[in-house]
Amino acid sequence: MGKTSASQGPGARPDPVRSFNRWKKKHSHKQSQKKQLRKQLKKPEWQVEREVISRLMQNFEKINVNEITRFSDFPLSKKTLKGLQEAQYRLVTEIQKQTIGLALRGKDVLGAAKTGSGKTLAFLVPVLEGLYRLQWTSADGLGALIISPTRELAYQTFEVLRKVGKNHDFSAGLIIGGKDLKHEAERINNINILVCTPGRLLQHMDETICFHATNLQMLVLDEADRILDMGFADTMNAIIENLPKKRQTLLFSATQTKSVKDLARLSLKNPEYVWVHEKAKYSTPATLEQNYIVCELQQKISVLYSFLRSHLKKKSIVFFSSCKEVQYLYRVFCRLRPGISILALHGRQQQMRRMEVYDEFVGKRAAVLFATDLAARGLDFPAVNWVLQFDCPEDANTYIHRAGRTARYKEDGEALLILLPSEEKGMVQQLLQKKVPVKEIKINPEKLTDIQKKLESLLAQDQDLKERAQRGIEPVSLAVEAWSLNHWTAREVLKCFVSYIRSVYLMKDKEIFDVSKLPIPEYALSLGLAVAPRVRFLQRMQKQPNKELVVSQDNKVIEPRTLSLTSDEVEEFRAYFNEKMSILQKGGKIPEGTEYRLASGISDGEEEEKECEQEMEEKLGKTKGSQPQSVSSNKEPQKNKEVPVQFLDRDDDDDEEDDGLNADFIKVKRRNVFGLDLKENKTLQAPARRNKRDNQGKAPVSWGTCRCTVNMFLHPSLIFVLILMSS
Ligand SMILES: Nc1ncnc2c1ncn2[C@@H]1O[C@H](COP(=O)(O)OP(=O)(O)OP(=O)(O)O)[C@@H](O)[C@H]1O
Repeated sequence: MGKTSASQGPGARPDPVRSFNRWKKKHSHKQSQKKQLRKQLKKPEWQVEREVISRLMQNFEKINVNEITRFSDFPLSKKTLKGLQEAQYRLVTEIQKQTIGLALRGKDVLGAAKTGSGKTLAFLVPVLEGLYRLQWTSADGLGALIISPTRELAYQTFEVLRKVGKNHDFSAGLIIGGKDLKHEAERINNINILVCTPGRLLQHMDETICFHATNLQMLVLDEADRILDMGFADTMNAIIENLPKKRQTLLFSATQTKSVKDLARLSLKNPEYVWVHEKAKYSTPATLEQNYIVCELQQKISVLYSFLRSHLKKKSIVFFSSCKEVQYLYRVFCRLRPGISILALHGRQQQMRRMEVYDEFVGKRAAVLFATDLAARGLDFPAVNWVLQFDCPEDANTYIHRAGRTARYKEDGEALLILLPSEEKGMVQQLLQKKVPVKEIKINPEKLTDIQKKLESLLAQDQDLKERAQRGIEPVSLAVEAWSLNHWTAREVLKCFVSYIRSVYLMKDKEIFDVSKLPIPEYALSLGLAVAPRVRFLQRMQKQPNKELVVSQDNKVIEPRTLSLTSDEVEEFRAYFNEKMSILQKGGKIPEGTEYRLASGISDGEEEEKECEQEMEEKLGKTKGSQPQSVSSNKEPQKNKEVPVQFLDRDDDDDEEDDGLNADFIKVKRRNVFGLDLKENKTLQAPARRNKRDNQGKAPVSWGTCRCTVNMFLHPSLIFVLILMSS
């Protein structure tokens, strides 16, 4: 029978015929593999890639969300997977798991998830894959547009894109304002993925002739609620109108507000709604411990000082309601030396300074960042232990965003909210309604250091230094410093004082924020002022209690224009200061007893009030963003620039504002793409922007039709070019 010797026993010899057949089969398989490989190698790169892409695309429909735990479970390109792995991203978060698959299939997506849950990658991965799938090249122009509300957030998104997309051949750019427009305009045309803020983007759409978005494939609106909150509804209308209708849109937000729903309804087509934490018990991360304390306004600075003293090894962010508070308290705390590095981030800094501060804070192990709400949304500062809300946020959503700067991506974090007795009931109620679990804790009086005396003595030291200089005990250079310092202190403390009161006054929710309940004289003393300055707008308000506040399109309170302010005292002080400065600079002596009495002479300066007004509009954002022409008219000439401050870093005094405010250039089209209520801007209609360039006689180049040709000639050396427009 045909039994081989091999099957007959262990010692039997193998059947040579069978072995040969097996070898032959293996050999021919190898040969065919080699042949296929040789064939593959002969194919141009783009064709091989196209085959890979079509294999990946076949798997899109098979994506089963329940089986996804890692990025590699998605049918993603090797380039993206490599980028993710190199950046240490392996496991997916819930929002990534639920949205990436939908976005890969080309759906419009509205994604909402808690802060710190990884929304950035949830849109960056589909953006990279979307363009990869189309074999996009630099010659194809702008393929994806990512719009962020603030420069900081755009910068951060750009950095993540750089990391994750570094193996792709696309060019990416960051356009965020605060930079030379011409410099950006020269490069903008070569960008495939553009990360930008709305104001600057619209400016380029208006002014940069070679810039067009006719070939755009994907639009991403990150922090959509914030974009609208900042008054960019008009700007967004104009931008969207200039984008092709046939595109994929992804919209992400940490909070679900009515305006986000409006935006989604009108800018997305048959979107898939992904709200991963909709059914969650709490709307903040489970790893976030949240408490609040109630204390009097005049105690707050001491509470802050004591907090910092007891968290010297931690990384904390302290949120204030205005730039002026940040500026003054930052400088004061630097001089108080609590024993930890202090940094300040606010909208009045120059853009480069803001980026430096951001990088510096990211790089520090222990530090405290004094910030306005500029830093509240979307910014990802790694390893922040504490978020302290020094001033009550305007609403629960702002609270959630601020607190969300800690406890990010599975890390622990703590949030502490300081409330005034008058704010407690309303705010706590709002937070609980929004499913934010806050508990009250009490201040340990033994651990509370009263800083008021220290603050007073600090200011008195300045006064002393000034007087010594006047008597000629100190050299003139020191005298100049003393005058500068004294002048600075006078101005800054006043601005801080007025701007805080104004911030409370402008808050929409009058059940929480009642300016008439503020202990104003005590607050003034706590800031180091000897007496409380008069606050004229309050006095006027008291005289006209029934005067109605104007409510903007987004239901925010705007102070009526009639409340413009004057101050003889500030003018008097300025004249006095300038006169003394010129005497000192000429080497002369100042007669004794002529010094300006800071505390007694100060009132609510017009200049300070106007600057504060400007600042508050930054906070309200929308008034400026949506009323571009009023921005330029509101801008006060910076009188303080005349003051020869010699040793203070004037960087922080720059009136550089956030993109949302720097909007005097914005020319807005009226068509209301989002259908949002824009009634109040009717008078501000700008001449219609040129529509899609071709109306201007400049024919848009349609790369779409010649993509194949482009790919045919695509040389491998045409590799990844990243243009950091800001550097
Ligand atoms: N899959 C992942 N694996 C590891 N870390 C991740 C992953 N996804 C995101 N992260 C990290 O989690 C942090 C938060 O991510 P991201 O900034 O995208 O959150 P977010 O949801 O946009 O937050 P916010 O609403 O506050 O803007 C970042 O530090 C990011 O690097």
